[in-house]
Amino acid sequence: MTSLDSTPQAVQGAETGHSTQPVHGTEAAKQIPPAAVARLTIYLRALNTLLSDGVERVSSESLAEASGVSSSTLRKDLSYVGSYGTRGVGYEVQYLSRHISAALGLTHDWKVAIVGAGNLGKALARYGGFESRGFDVVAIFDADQMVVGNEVGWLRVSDAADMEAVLQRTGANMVVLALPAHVAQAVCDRVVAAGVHSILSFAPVMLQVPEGVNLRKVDMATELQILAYHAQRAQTPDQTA
Ligand SMILES: NC(=O)c1ccc[n+]([C@@H]2O[C@H](COP(=O)([O-])OP(=O)(O)OC[C@H]3O[C@@H](n4cnc5c(N)ncnc54)[C@H](O)[C@@H]3O)[C@@H](O)[C@H]2O)c1
Repeated sequence: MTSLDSTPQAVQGAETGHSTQPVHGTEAAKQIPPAAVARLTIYLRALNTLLSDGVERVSSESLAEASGVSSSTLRKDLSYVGSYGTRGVGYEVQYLSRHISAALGLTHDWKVAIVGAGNLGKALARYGGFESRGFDVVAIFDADQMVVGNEVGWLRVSDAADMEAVLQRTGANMVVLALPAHVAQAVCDRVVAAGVHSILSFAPVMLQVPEGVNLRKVDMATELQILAYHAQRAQTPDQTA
């Protein structure tokens, strides 16, 4: 239930609460503040880079610096997953990586289906970086019969009319909505009724989901507006000085 391709910008969005709808559901979501969840994904990425470089231990200062946060923020965030490290010794990289992955639910087998095979849906389906982070894109749907059957990456676009059957057959447990706003709620309802309770929506519309369904909304336009606001403030001389 978190933005998994978290950049420092995404973390700012999570902190300001502008880019997300409320998160319902999982234990982790109830216990760890959303901004901390977003930062945990950044620590995980930094830890995995250290792992691939063969680094076995890391100090909180080094991990904090690699993640772009203060040491105290890092320590507080890691306390949510119950991992404190050892004074003077630091954190064991592999252990901490596994621990954060488990807390974020990344040890599960996530199978992602994309609904909408337009510009965005196709770009997401072709992106090769999800699999290495534990997300297997297993299906892509569209309602346009001119698009159904087309190849996108190694997938073939399925007919949205068959969505329930294909979701079941592929075992998809996450759905990405890359659809026009006016159809998003109806499709979202079908996805929920089909038993998929983790949904990431790019559609520029507020969606309603029942309790127990995790819904995240990606809104790049809002993020750009926030950036514009900060850029403008940085250019405006401080009137109070
Ligand atoms: N949040 C963001 O940052 C962000 C960025 C880009 C686009 N978007 C939004 O993402 C959505 C997709 O954008 P796009 O550029 O790919 O649009 P697009 O028009 O290229 O693609 C939309 C696709 O959805 C399909 N579709 C329509 N109704 C459908 C249905 N009921 N079931 C299945 N498929 C259906 C269409 O046939 C089309 O192929 C839009 O709502 C857009 O506003 C959001």
